Amino acid sequence: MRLVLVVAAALVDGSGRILVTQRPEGKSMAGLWEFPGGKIEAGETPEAALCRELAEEIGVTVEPSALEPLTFASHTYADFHLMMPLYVVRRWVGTPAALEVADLQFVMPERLGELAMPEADGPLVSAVQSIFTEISAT
Ligand SMILES: Nc1nc2c([nH]c(=O)n2[C@H]2C[C@H](O)[C@@H](COP(=O)(O)OP(=O)(O)OP(=O)(O)O)O2)c(=O)[nH]1
Repeated sequence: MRLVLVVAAALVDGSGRILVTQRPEGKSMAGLWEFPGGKIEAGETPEAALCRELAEEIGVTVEPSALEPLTFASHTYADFHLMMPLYVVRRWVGTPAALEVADLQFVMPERLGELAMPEADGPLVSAVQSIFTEISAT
C-alpha cells in the first residue's frame, strides 16, 4: 500500500468560522470540500509544504510559527494510505482567493458536517468541532 503524505490547515477567522476549499475538476475527488493543503514534496518539511500550498492555492501568506498542530488523518483509500496532519491557523496575510481551487467558503464548525468531504476528513471535522465547542463554552 502506497503511503501518501499530505498536510492541511483549518484557517479560523475572527468569527470562529473555518475555511474549506472545493477540489477542482480534473483532480481526484473533484467537487468535494476539504481543508486546504496538499502533498509534501521531496526534501520539504510538512510546515514548509503547507505554507507553500496555502500561498499557491488560496494566495495567503502564513508563517510556519502560526501553524498549531491539531490532529491527523490516517485513512486507507482504495489505492493508497493517506497520512495527513491538520494544523489550525489563526493568523495569515492576504484574503483567501480561489486561485487553484474551484471555490472556497468560511463556515461555522457545526455546519462542516453538511458538506461533502473526503472520507478521511470525518475525524478531522469532529476534532475541529470539539475544539470550537470548548472555546464557545468558556
Ligand atoms: N488538501 C487536502 N487533501 C485531502 C483532504 N482529505 C483528503 O482525503 N485529501 C486527499 C485528497 C488527495 O488524494 C490528497 C491531496 O492531494 P493534492 O490535492 O495535493 O494533490 P492531487 O490533486 O495531485 O492529488 P491526486 O489528484 O493525485 O489525488 O489528499 C483534505 O482535507 N485536504
